[in-house]
Amino acid sequence: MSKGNDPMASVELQPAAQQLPPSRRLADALASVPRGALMSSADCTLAADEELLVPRLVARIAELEERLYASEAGGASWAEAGGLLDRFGGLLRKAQQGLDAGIAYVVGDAEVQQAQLTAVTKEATAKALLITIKKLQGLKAERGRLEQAAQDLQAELEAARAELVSAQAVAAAAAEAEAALRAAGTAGQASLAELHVAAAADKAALAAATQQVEALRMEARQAAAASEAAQAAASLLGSQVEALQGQLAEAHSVAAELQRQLDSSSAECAALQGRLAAAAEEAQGVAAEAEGLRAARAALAQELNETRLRLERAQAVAEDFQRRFLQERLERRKVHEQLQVLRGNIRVCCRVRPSLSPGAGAPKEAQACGITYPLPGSLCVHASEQRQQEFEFDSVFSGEATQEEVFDEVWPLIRSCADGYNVCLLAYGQTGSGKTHTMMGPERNPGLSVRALKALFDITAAEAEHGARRAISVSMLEVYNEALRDLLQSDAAKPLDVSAMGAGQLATGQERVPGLTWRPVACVDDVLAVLAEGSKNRATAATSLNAHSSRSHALLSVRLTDAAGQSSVLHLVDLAGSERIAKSEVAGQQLKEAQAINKSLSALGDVIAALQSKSGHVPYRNSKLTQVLQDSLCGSSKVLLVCCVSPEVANAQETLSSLNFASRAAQVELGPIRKAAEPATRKASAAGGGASPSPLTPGAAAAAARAKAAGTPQSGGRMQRSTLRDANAH
Ligand SMILES: Nc1ncnc2c1ncn2[C@@H]1O[C@H](COP(=O)(O)OP(=O)(O)OP(=O)(O)O)[C@@H](O)[C@H]1O
Repeated sequence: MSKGNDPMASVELQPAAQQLPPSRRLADALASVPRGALMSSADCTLAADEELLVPRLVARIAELEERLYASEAGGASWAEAGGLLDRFGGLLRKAQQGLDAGIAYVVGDAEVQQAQLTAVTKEATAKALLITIKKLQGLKAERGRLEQAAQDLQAELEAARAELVSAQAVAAAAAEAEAALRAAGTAGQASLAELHVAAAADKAALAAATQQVEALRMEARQAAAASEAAQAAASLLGSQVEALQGQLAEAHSVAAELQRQLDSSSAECAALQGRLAAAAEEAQGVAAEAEGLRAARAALAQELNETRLRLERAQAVAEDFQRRFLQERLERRKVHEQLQVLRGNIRVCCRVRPSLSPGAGAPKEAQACGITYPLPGSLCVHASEQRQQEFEFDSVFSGEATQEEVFDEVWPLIRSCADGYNVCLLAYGQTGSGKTHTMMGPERNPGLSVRALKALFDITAAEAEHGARRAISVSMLEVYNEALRDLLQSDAAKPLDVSAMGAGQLATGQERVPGLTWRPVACVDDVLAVLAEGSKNRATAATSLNAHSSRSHALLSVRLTDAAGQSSVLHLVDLAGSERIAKSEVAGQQLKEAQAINKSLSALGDVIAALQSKSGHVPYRNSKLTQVLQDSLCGSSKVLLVCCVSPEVANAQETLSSLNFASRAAQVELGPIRKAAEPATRKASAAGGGASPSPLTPGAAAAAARAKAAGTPQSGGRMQRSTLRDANAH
């Protein structure tokens, strides 16, 4: 340990103290050591140890001193004592060293404990601090409350003080008042006596005065009553005056208003007088003008009368021309029809479908193309402003024509079939032009097929009454992709063959289509059932082949067979849509269908062209359709082509194309028609020729049958027209 740090370094024996006993000297030396020197390097525990060690040393030294004194007492000298003291000094040094070591140990230990103590102290201090802070906060709050309470108390105090001051003021005032009262009381008592005396005098005067007052009161009451009466009269007068004043003011305002009106009327009157003068002038001018106009009107009326007369004459001439023209035309048509019959022309009629989308907002292309009907039996297609084409056919039906009207045109041919001729009705036209509607029609408004069969039943029923019995049977056939299918077979997909033999070359009983089902029918219901069966099989086959009805030709054939086995056939043919020939921009199945339709309709066109040019070879074999129909497309058959067209602008080209096809067909001469049972060499007679097996004439029989069927008298215009046509057809 260095001397500077050693607390015991200052413990040095002073020379003066050399005389004192060592224990005393040590005790003094220790006592001279400043207490902070020990405490600076040790805590209270160290001080306690130090205090234990030092007394032990002091006690040891005292023991040694006692032993020294004992040796002195034993005669030992101070020299020995010096020796002893030296030894004691040695011991003391040793003790000093031990003390140093002990102090060093204690100091080290004390430092450790000091550190622990410091940590504990810090923690305790922190805790104490927290507690103190909390307490402080509590105290602060408490102080706040106390301060508030003190303030409240102060305020109360102030209020109390103020009250006190005012109470004091009141008390002072009260005291003053009391004093004044007391003074007044004293003075009052004095004057009271005087007053008593005066009062007595006054009482007497009062009694006299009272009497006078009473008299005065009476007078006053009388005066008041008079005054009240005067006041009432005055107020009445006042109100009367006020009312009169009001009336006067009102009269003043009315007078002012009247004056104003008078002023404005005067101004108006002046203006009217001005206008009247101007109007009078104008009227004079107008009268002059009217005079001029009257004269002009008279001149015009005269001119008009003359013009009217000229017009009437012109109209009469025009009507005469028109009548003669129609007469000429009818004559021409009659001659034409007779010529057709003689030549055996294919008869052609045209039916225009009503516009299906005539809505005002519909695109221009979807609207009607403006087909007009210049004359009976003709139609003009206005394809564009520049392009118009007129066609003439045996008959033309507009979109408004009914199924019945169309059937009227066909009826003579049905009659002919009943009379033993083969008849073929062909519906031609683009898809959607109304072929199926015309041939089959909806159930509630049937087309030619059902009506034709009904008519045949009517005719045969009428004939049966005269003993001529005939059986009717029907077949249904479809030509799809150049294959024939029997639609009255449940296995409709199975193709049929068609005989390649020429017309009239088939042996008796030999069928054109071998194996084709002919279903006997006895009434209209049977027919409807057969048609339903055929349509169902057609739909089934179409579905299985992924085809659509408009992509195939449908043939409904009706055969009438008499008791002798002679038969005539009515073919009702709904051809596939003709526009597919041009619109063949398709692929796969649709291309195949288009090619098949193209082929069969081209073949039909070729057959018609060959017949028209009277070529030696008619190419029936080029398609199944023409092969099946070859017995009808020759001299032994009556053919009617119903050309169906659409009225929309978008279909104008197809419409023109169909009408051109129909025009070519109309020129075909099939040759003089003969009955189905007649040999080809036997020529039919001209119009009206050909013996009928019917006891009635054809026209009369038909008319009778139709009249019976319709339940109408036979004199209807339509009936007569049909009869006439029928007569012409023969
Ligand atoms: N005269 C008509 N009056 C009323 N509707 C008609 C008439 N003609 C045709 N239609 C209607 O026009 C549509 C097309 O007619 P339709 O099916 O008969 O044509 P289509 O020429 O037979 O066609 P596809 O070649 O596809 O068989 C149908 O909805 C039909 O009802």
